[in-house]
Amino acid sequence: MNERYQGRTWLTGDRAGESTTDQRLLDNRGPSDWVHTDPWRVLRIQSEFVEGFGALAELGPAVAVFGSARTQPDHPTYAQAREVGRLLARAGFAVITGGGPGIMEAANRGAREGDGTSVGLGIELPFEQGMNDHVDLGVNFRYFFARKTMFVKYSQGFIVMPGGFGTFDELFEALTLRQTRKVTAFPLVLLGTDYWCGLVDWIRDTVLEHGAINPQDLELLHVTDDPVEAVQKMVDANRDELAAEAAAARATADGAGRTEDPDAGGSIAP
Ligand SMILES: C/C(=C\CNc1ncnc2c1ncn2[C@@H]1O[C@H](COP(=O)(O)O)[C@@H](O)[C@H]1O)CO
Repeated sequence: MNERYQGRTWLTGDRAGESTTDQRLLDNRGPSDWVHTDPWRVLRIQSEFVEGFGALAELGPAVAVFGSARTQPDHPTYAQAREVGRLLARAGFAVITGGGPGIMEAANRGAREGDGTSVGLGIELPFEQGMNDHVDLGVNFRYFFARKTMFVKYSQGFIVMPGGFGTFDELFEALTLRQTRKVTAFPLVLLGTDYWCGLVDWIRDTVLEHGAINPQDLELLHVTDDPVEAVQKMVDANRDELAAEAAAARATADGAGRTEDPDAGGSIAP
């Protein structure tokens, strides 16, 4: 009976008779379908994590802004997201979005206007439109789960604006991570009381009533209409990180003989 190891996998019978990985590698006229199999896919997934970690490692304090890809530039929510991006940047945060249109574009635009770092974590979609024009640091992902890890790992809080299923997915992922204490001290702000009150009421009146969450879980969400209040929540939860980042920026500027912007690093003055 045929039997052999393939890496750490033990094969017997017909499976052991199949060509080995290095045979396939060295035989340039051999079958090529193996490159589309799951074991190979793992390397591609791994490369997304490696690239994401590499690109974002030195980002500094950051806040992710989520919301609808469909919001048009003439909609009041677009202007509000732009203001959020600008205030976050002025407070010393990098702004991370999905890099797409709508609210993402508005927040990236505001971040750039506030002289902050504007980050886009794009996703390959069948109807993809590419990265918006206001992204300074963009990383594109094939896999939602790799991209989601980057949002959570490199953000110190989320501001969630009106949106659809994609936005709900991002909100509930963060909410679950907070509830299960996989992330701590991670403020979650819902901006837009009219838009979000139906959901928050349902969570309180139905989900809590049903016993599916604890009363203290409700405290994980903060709802407001005020961009300044939303950004202040992020500042309050991240004072030490912002101060350290501002000190590092001052040291770099001093070294280069420049004077650092006194507004940067923890202030949210308009
Ligand atoms: C639908 C359209 C473009 C899609 N392009 C996207 N690019 C990047 N990120 C996206 C895109 N669409 C959704 N997302 C992510 O989900 C959230 C928005 O989803 P929603 O269903 O629109 O609320 C957003 O925060 C992104 O992270 C062009 O019309």
